[in-house]
Amino acid sequence: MSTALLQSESTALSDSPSISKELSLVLDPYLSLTIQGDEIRIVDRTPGKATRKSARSCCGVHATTNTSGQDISIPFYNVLWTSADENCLTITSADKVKKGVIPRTRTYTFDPVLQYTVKAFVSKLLEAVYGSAKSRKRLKVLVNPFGGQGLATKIFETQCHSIFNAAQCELSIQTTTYSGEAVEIAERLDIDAFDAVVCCSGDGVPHEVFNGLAKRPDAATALKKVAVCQLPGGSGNAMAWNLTGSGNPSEVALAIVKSVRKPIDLISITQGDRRILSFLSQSFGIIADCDLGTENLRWMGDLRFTYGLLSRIIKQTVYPCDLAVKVVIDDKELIRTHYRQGGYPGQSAREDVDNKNMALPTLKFGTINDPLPVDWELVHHPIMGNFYAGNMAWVSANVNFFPASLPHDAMFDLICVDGTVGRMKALKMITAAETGAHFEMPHVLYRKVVGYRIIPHRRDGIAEEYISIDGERIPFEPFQAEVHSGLGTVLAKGDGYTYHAPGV
Ligand SMILES: Nc1ncnc2c1ncn2[C@@H]1O[C@H](COP(=O)(O)OP(=O)(O)OP(=O)(O)O)[C@@H](O)[C@H]1O
Repeated sequence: MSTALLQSESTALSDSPSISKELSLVLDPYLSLTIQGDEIRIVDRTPGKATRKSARSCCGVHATTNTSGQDISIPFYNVLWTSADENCLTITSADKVKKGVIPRTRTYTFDPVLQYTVKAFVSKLLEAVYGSAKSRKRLKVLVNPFGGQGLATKIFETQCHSIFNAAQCELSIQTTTYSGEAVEIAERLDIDAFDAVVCCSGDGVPHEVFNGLAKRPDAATALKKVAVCQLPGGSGNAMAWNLTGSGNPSEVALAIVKSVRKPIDLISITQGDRRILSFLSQSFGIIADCDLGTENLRWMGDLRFTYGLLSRIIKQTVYPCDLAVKVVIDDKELIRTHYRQGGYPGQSAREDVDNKNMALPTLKFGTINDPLPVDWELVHHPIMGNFYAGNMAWVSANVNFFPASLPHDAMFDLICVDGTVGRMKALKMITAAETGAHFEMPHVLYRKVVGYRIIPHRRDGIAEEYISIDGERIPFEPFQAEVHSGLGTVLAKGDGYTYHAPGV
């Protein structure tokens, strides 16, 4: 059998930008590689293992898998890199192990006369495995050493670093040394030098990065150019779950390597004279109270939130406020239709930030200090229990609080529930929120909105009151929110563009 590059159809190698047809490379009578469908199939019937071992060392690559006598298929998604020199072809893939994925390199030798054919095959394979995703991404990695249980540094080094290296990403790794440093890093970032800022942290550091980018004079340009993403290294890793469907650091690293840039709606919050951006959620009432008001119970670990919820539900705690909301859809059936259509086609166009040095968009509804927009009505809510606005579905690893949320529909979701709803109903809602089933509950007011103003009221005898933006505490003062269509950029896994959560 002669060694040759075979194609099942007479397509020239350079014909198509992606491999849609079968393409085979026969390296010797025992070894062939075929690009087929969305995977690479390697048929290796080489007798004995000695040849293969010496082949591996020729490239200085340590292969952890001996492919002799094995036929294997590697999905394109898992192929991190491939290259060839004059007589050696290597394929590095992220292989599934018990806990996530690890990079493995497989090496195959060939007769040097084949090198140009092999190199052509390699370049076709690289095209196929990255598709529309950028290869060799340039990543600014920020590691919060205090994220979660203080394990972010270890998580990055043991589970993520090798995936990025194997995918030939350009890395600039920085450990944050104080709270708020990520804001400064993003504010001063060379936005032409990086494709993304990768936060190995909880949701606090991505919040800081969005806000650092927002502080720049060229904020809108920077938010468009630089994607923000997360390696799950904190206690709340909502961003990773929503955009990749995983909370496993190595799997998320692989997703970042293979992800495509996508726009995401961001929400401006004005309070006093400040304007900040929110990418995840805003809460007032029971959620903010449990999240931020149970710091004294940190010794309880994850249970502190549940304990906080139960104790407040039993007391039927209310959080009075005045609220004006600019609602777009308030009917659950219509929200479902909107979700299933993926938003309103044409209505979610990214605000124009193509020009260089574009600043943050102006606020259509003004700030909290401006008169209320004429068509907004401020309504007193003496028995508000849960005011929760969100722009992502998962608010934590197992709570799909905003199941109808879409990343880029120029709206965000608002849930309001009375504090006097009844203890059993409130308890059922907690369980239902794990899957998003609370969406159906009649006492859960679920609306798609573009903005709101909320004026929280202090309660007699309560020393500390809380408002949370993306899990971070802001002063207990009135604030106003307004969505910006596609102002931010993220790296999201998959061809479509919904969050990786059960929808409605
Ligand atoms: N070196 C540091 N020292 C102290 N704080 C830091 C440091 N680096 C980052 N931070 C702060 O830690 C906060 C929480 O970070 P992050 O969200 O990454 O972790 P987390 O464990 O999910 O957080 P938490 O449970 O406290 O909300 C952020 O507000 C960030 O400013």
